[in-house]
Amino acid sequence: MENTHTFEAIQLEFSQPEIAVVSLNRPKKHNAMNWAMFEELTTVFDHINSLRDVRVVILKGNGKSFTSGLDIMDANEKIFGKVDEHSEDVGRKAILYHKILKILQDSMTSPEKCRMPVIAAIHGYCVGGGLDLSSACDIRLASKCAKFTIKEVDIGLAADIGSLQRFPKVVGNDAWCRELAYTSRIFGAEEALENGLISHYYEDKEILFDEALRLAKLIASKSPVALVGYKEGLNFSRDHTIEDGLKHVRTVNTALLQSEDNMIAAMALLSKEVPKFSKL
Ligand SMILES: CC/C=C\C=C\CC(=O)SCCNC(=O)CCNC(=O)[C@H](O)C(C)(C)COP(=O)(O)OP(=O)(O)OC[C@H]1O[C@@H](n2cnc3c(N)ncnc32)[C@H](O)[C@@H]1OP(=O)(O)O
Repeated sequence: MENTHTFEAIQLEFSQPEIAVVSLNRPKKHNAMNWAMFEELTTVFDHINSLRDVRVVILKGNGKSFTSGLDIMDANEKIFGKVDEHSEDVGRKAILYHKILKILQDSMTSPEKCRMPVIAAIHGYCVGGGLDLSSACDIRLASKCAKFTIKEVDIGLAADIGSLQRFPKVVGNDAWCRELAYTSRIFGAEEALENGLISHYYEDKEILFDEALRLAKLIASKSPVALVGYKEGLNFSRDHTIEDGLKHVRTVNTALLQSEDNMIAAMALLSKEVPKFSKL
């Protein structure tokens, strides 16, 4: 792929200017999330948000897995160890934990904050933080071999970087979520599909990545103004009443309905031609 940028734990490529591909890139560790990965996810998504060409993002893992979640060794040193050394005082330690958790939460929120749709392509393990991260994406696709688990209970903590907030809303099956959270039971692609976590699964990782790209190309052919409007509206409506959602879209669309994209899309539809939209 053209234009590859390799950071410490993340790779950013462009399959075409409209499609950014973000890869978690610590394959020897199943892409365990170290401090660098958390920071780079925020930076990379901020960067993507500033690019006028990009209309869709694919988020995937290099190697055998999407991600095995929090890098336990790295966290012992850079999170838990750092807080321990910070002060003897509980209050001061708590304030530092608060700051660190905000950084980690912001990192997991970055696909949701991205103005363009983000497709998570999940293969192999998707553990703990992997569910936080993928739940913040717009669409989740998986390979048949994908193995998911809300793992935090096994490292003695209650999930705190998004699983409890987004995952239940994504799947809308409270009892299933609670069972998974309390037990850390591993579940596969079929169960993920049955419960609405993913929209499709594919035979293997290669087909998964091909299909994610095919879907990304289809989305990238649409009006970027409409895509931004959709994502904004869907995210807002998820967290508000229907009445508030309708009010919000009325306000947003007083502006977006004046976009040239409306006419370009409508004319192309009528003339059966491919619409050409300008960058944002
Ligand atoms: C403040 C809190 C903030 C955030 C909280 C986030 C919550 C979480 O994400 S909780 C989940 C934490 N993750 C785990 O518990 C997963 C631990 N790993 C495993 O269970 C296994 O590695 C596996 C993912 C099931 C894969 O098993 P296998 O196929 O047998 O590979 P391994 O030989 O175990 O792994 C290869 C290599 O990678 C290292 N590794 C994998 N995952 C992690 C990880 N999460 N943290 C640290 N290291 C990891 C593993 O130790 C191996 O290392 P070697 O040096 O090659 O031995």
